[in-house]
Amino acid sequence: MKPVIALTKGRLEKQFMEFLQERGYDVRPLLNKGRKLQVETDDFFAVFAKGIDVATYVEHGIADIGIVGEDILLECQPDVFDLLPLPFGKCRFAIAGDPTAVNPMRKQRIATKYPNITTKYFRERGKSVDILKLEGSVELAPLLGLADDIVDIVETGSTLKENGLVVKEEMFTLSARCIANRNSLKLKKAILSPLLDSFRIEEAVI
Ligand SMILES: Nc1ncnc2c1ncn2[C@@H]1O[C@H](COP(=O)(O)OP(=O)(O)OP(=O)(O)O)[C@@H](O)[C@H]1O
Ligand SMILES: O=P(O)(O)OC[C@H]1O[C@H](OP(=O)(O)OP(=O)(O)O)[C@H](O)[C@@H]1O
Repeated sequence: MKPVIALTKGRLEKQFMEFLQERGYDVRPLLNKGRKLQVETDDFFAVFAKGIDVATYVEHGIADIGIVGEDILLECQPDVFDLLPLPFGKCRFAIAGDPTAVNPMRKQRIATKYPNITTKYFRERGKSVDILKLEGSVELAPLLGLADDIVDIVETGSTLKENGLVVKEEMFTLSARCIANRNSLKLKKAILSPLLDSFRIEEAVI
């Protein structure tokens, strides 16, 4: 029996392939998958899904382990075992906005794809803000006057720069994480251990 790994499509996909290759896995079936969403390799079955769905497949035990951004775990709090950080998908959360904007006389409006992370962050600092949930292109919100500032992921800073926005406050850093189904960890230890051992990184990864 082979373990089932749920992989986040998109950004993390390529970086995870490189990570596997560095560890000696034959990733050709994954690289040649075309539009297929399920692929078998010599070592595991892989399924490809959006980050939040990766967490759902792992939570329900359809996948034994998952590769997902820490942002998904923090925002959605799935009932999974958060096993270990991975040395890719590194970025940070920040509050950003228009450097020339003056402080509003009303409550600050924050646009974000991450309302739970944002609520928690401001609540812990005793600050009351209005949060507007967007699904993407969050940088537009302060440019068009929908919000004063945004809470979003920043990696290179290019998106902010090209839209005339700046980081106003660094929040915290994040990376991709390896998650596991709680039962799989107990019941399928023998088949999961070799894979998980090979994912462990001796040196500090973040
Ligand atoms: N600019 C970035 N740099 C590095 N990692 C990022 C960046 N943006 C997102 N990530 C990480 O990669 C994961 C997948 O991001 P990706 O943009 O591929 O999917 P998404 O955020 O679900 O967007 P989409 O809806 O376009 O699929 C995120 O959950 C996050 O952990
Ligand atoms: O600092 P950078 O390297 O520019 O990366 C940051 C951008 O990447 C992500 O957006 P994504 O490309 O996932 O698009 P989205 O706005 O549709 O979420 C994030 O939401 C920022 O917009």
